[in-house]
Amino acid sequence: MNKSSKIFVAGHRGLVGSAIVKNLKAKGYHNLLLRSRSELNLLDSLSVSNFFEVEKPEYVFLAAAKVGGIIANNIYRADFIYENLMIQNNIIHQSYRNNVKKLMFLGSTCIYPKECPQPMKEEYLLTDILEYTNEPYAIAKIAGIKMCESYNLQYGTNFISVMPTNLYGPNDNFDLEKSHVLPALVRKILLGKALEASDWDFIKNDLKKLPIENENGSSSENHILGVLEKYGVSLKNDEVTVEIWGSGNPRREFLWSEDMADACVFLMNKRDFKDTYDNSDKEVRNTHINIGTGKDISIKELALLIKEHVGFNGTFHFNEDKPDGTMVKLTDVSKLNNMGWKHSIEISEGIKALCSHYLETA
Ligand SMILES: NC(=O)C1=CN([C@@H]2O[C@H](COP(=O)(O)OP(=O)(O)OC[C@H]3O[C@@H](n4cnc5c(N)ncnc54)[C@H](OP(=O)(O)O)[C@@H]3O)[C@@H](O)[C@H]2O)C=CC1
Ligand SMILES: C[C@H]1O[C@H](OP(=O)(O)OP(=O)(O)OC[C@H]2O[C@@H](n3cnc4c(=O)[nH]c(N)nc43)[C@H](O)[C@@H]2O)[C@@H](O)[C@@H](O)C1=O
Repeated sequence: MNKSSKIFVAGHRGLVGSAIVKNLKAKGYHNLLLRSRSELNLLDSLSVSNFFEVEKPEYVFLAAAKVGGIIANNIYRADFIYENLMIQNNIIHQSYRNNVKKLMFLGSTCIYPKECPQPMKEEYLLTDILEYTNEPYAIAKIAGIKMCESYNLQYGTNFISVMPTNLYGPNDNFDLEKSHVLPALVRKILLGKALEASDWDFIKNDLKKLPIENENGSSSENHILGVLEKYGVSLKNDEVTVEIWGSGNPRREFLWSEDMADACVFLMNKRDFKDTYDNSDKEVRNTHINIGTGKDISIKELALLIKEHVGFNGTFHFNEDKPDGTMVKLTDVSKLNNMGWKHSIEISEGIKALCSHYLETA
């Protein structure tokens, strides 16, 4: 990319898209093409086709997707497979038709088998069955990788795929039912701390963002306690308890979204499809690359780190009626590290930054 290249960032208001825009602008890329969902619905093939024909982007970051945590993936299974396939099919196909110079497709490490050898290398793709809770989403992401590979092989395009680990950062989704674990735990533990301190102003302000069933318009403390309990923050015998889904034993690897964006821009400039396989390969597979830190932590350890940072004194209830999902998914990031990129924000620093971000934007 050069500084005046026309770059389409699809999903620019999201966690990763907004970080990619920030990274590109900071590096002097000034010809960015951005469209909100109301301006361009990426599910609508005709609108996407018209957009590409008129705008002719040169580079595309495909960071738009239907995204959510373990329960959202498990419940809205049809939406996750349909919307992700549609968005990526529309953008990848139009990028081919309109001679986009390079496209980056963002997948996810949930493409790897449920019981994958650890750490997960790129070549472990499609070697065993997937985790059930996010199988429809993972299948869409695998289709995205294969679509990029297939267009490259048949039509000579230059579409690359990156597989990020679990991400978090500014513009994260803090919805307590649909979000990923890190923003959910930050919010629940901050609410738990506020409840300990009887900080009703903080709690009432925070709850304005929840879809509360408030039939009688009541804002009494009892009503609020009922709402908090529904979302996993409860007060009993003067002790506050925060609910953690599952056993607390699953391990996850977390990457700060601005590091993720930096890796994307780095790879967009450094990696072409032709670099991803050997010319002697009869079968071209596993051309994607992992993005992560190569370090993981259990959900229980994560909750304890947040608890310590926030100064919450209550207890955790591990609700094993909620799914654990994959028990361990640590990425092998040696390919990326060997290319010269490494993450900069460790989890303890990232937790502090995410808490500050939440409090500033709450
Ligand atoms: N968050 C994570 O932990 C991980 C994310 N990823 C992948 O990274 C990518 C970015 O995810 P993330 O930033 O977290 O997701 P977000 O949900 O934060 O952002 C997704 C963006 O896509 C947009 N979008 C979704 N559907 C449409 C549509 N029909 N038309 C137009 N825009 C649409 C959203 O618009 P709007 O703002 O209007 O909703 C939003 O801006 C995705 O491919 C995701 O699968 C991979 C691994 C982990
Ligand atoms: C990025 C990745 O994200 C999803 O997979 P996931 O890693 O399982 O997602 P998660 O962040 O929601 O959960 C991680 C772990 O944490 C536990 N957990 C505890 N307490 C809360 C909690 O309060 N909320 C959530 N969401 N999880 C909780 C939860 O039970 C699980 O054991 C994919 O569907 C797919 O979208 C994908 O690719």
